[in-house]
Amino acid sequence: MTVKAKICGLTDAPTLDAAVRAGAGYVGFMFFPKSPRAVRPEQAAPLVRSVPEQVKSVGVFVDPDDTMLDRILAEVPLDILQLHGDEPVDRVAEIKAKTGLPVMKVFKIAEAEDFEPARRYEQVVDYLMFDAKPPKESNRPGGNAIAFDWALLRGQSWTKPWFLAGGLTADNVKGAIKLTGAQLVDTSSGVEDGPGKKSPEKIRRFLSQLS
Ligand SMILES: O=C(O)c1ccccc1N[C@@H]1O[C@H](COP(=O)(O)O)[C@@H](O)[C@H]1O
Repeated sequence: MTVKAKICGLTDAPTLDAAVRAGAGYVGFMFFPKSPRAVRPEQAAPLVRSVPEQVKSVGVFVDPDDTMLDRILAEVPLDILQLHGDEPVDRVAEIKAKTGLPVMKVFKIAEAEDFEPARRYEQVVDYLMFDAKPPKESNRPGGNAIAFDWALLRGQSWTKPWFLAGGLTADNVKGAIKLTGAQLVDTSSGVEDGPGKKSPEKIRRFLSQLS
């Protein structure tokens, strides 16, 4: 199976186009206001509407309440919801039932025991994502360009498709795939020239490493 990538934190048509044309399987839009990659619903809506059917549009949320989900989903036709906060398993199930959309729950990893909570969510979610634990001083739970010790994933098996995330770049993604066996990878900071400034060239380079 070919490894598929999600290019996350897209904010404009040229970089979305670069990701789609270079073969991204998933594109991500950030609905966390403190993120340098945050998009407003009216900004995201035309971008998501332009995405071809075979590419899935993922909305990234951090502990969203129902009002926020209702407001954004009324405007933006997302395919998948990525939950990157501290959402308990029953809230994840509630969001999935309420929206009717596939959900991806993110687990922040620094040591082996950080995988344990994922076992409680496996039956509820459609996708898992493993990202690095954010540094204490960060004001966001993801998008920190930090990788965790990928060797921690060795020997683990999961009943749902899972993404490897955190600090992936064109220079390290091949090694990360080889070490972990990931079939799905995700990047945001690694294809930027600065926080929130996606680079079409870096997106193309990243995706070229997967074929
Ligand atoms: O990018 C952000 O600002 C962000 C904010 C809040 C939650 C998640 C966020 N980013 C996601 O984190 C992973 C890994 O990012 P990176 O490649 O290490 O920059 C990815 O899914 C980002 O979209």
